[in-house]
Amino acid sequence: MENRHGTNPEDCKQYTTEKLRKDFLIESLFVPGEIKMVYSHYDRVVVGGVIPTGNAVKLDAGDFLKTDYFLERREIGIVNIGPKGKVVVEGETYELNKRDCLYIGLGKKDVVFHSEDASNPARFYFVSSLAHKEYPTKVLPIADAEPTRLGSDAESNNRTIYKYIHQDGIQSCQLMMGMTLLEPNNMWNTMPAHLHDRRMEVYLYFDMEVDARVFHFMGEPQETRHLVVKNEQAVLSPPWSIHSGVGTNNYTFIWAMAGENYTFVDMDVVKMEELK
Ligand SMILES: O=C(O)C(=O)C[C@H](O)C(=O)CO
Ligand SMILES: [Zn+2]
Repeated sequence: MENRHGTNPEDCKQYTTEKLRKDFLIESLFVPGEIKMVYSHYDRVVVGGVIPTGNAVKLDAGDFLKTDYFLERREIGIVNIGPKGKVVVEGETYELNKRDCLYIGLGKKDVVFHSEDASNPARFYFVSSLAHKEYPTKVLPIADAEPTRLGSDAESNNRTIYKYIHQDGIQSCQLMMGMTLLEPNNMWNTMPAHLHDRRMEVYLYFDMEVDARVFHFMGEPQETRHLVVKNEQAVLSPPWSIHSGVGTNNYTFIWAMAGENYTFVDMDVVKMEELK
C-alpha cells in the first residue's frame, strides 16, 4: 500500500510538474498477478487495481490499516474494466463482465478476485471509503445501469454517465461511483468545471490507445494546472480542485467520491470568467 498525504492548495501553487504528478497521479495500478493500492488521506479513500492471473487474489492490505481485515471499517466499489471475472465474497460468487460494478458493504471478511480465463485476465478497479453500517452487497451490470446523456457536438463533449453507487442506485454509507463514456470525436469531460469542497473525487481513465493522452485539469479555479495521463492511470482530485479533462482521442473514466454528503448534483459550477 502506497501512502499519499493531503496537499494544501497554497503550497500546490509552487509545485513542479514532477511534484504535482507525485502527489496526484497514480501511474501504476494494474500489475498482472498483484493487488496494488494507494491510501489517500483525502477522505481516507483507498484506490486499487487487481489482475488475477493463475491464482486468485485476496483483498488484503497487510498490516497497513491495523484492522483484522480490509472491510472491518470500510465499504468498497469494484468495477471490472477487462475480460470476464468473478469476486467471491464470503463464499458467494458475483460474476462481473466488463463495466459491471459490485458493491460490498462493511464487515465482509473474505473477498477474493478471480479471472475466468487466466491467460486473458480480468482487470478489477476499486475504490474504498470508511463506513459506519452495513449495506447489502450488490451487483449492477452495465446493461441494467441507467444512462444519462449529456453534452453536445458544439462543445465536443457528447457523453453518457452511468451511476452505479449513489442515492437512487446501489446504497452505501458515503461512497459514490459511476462511469462516463465519451462518444467518438468527443474529447472533453466536465467542462464547465465544478468544485465540491465537501467531497474528494478519484478519476480512472481507461479504454485508451497506448499513445493516447488525457490532459487532466486540476487546481483551484484561479490557479489551474494539468496532468498528462495515460491509459489506466488514476488521478486523486482534492476537494478544493476542479477535475476536468480533454483527450487526444475519446476515452472512458470511472469517477468515485467520498466525503461530507451523498448528492451527485451537489456541484459548485465554476464560471468561465473565473477560470485562469
Ligand atoms: O462527465 C462528467 O461531467 C462527469 O462524469 C462528472 C463527474 O462525474 C463528477 O465530477 C461528479 O462530481
Ligand atoms: Zn465532481
